[in-house]
Amino acid sequence: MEKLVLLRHGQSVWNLENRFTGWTDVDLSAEGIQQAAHAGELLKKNGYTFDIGFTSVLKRAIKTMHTTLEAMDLLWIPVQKSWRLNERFYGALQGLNKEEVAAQYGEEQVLKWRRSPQEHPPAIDPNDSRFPGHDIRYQHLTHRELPLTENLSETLTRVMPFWTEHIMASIRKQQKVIVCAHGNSLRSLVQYIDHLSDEEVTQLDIPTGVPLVYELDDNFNRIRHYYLE
Ligand SMILES: O=C(O)[C@H](O)COP(=O)(O)O
Repeated sequence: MEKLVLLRHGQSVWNLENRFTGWTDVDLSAEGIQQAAHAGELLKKNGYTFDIGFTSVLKRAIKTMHTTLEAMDLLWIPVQKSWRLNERFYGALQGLNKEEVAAQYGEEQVLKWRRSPQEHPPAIDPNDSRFPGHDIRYQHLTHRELPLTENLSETLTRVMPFWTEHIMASIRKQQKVIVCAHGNSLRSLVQYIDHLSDEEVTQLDIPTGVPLVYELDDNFNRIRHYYLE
């Protein structure tokens, strides 16, 4: 039996301001830093240790990983960053206030954009300054890999190669793994590991800064999962 720990980053400043974030590189709030440190203390208290960490290229996840590992005195372990673990790309919604968007388009539409695996948020134009093609950190991505919008299924499609080639590969080598990522990149992964239907994943919400432990069998089937609280 192998254990895998998934951790959504701590509260960000845009979580606090209730704004659609996606690939926008916003920082952690003071509470977010505390959540990350608390996650590390909890993991340590419960006897967890890690050989390797995986995170996104967004500072709220990178800093959560760092703060969590610091609390565990594990800052020395290798941490690999990948754009594939980034938050779902929220298209033209990025930067907008969730309540204001609900007032304009209705609660039901906003709920679909936020939770339905098939619904696309409105796309951005490649000339928009929010298009990742303008950001040096994504310069190695192909035209097809650079999103204009993304639904949850597409998020899963880009997370999957990283899951197979890096996360699963490390677990196979008996390494203890922590993945620090985002609400929706983790929802897509949980949908895959738990074989959730689109209906079931619509109900799924992952809290910030709370370690989610997966116990997996040799075929990466879930034995059980639980939050450490
Ligand atoms: O990108 C965001 O806005 C958040 O990280 C997750 O947002 P959601 O709860 O609207 O999916």
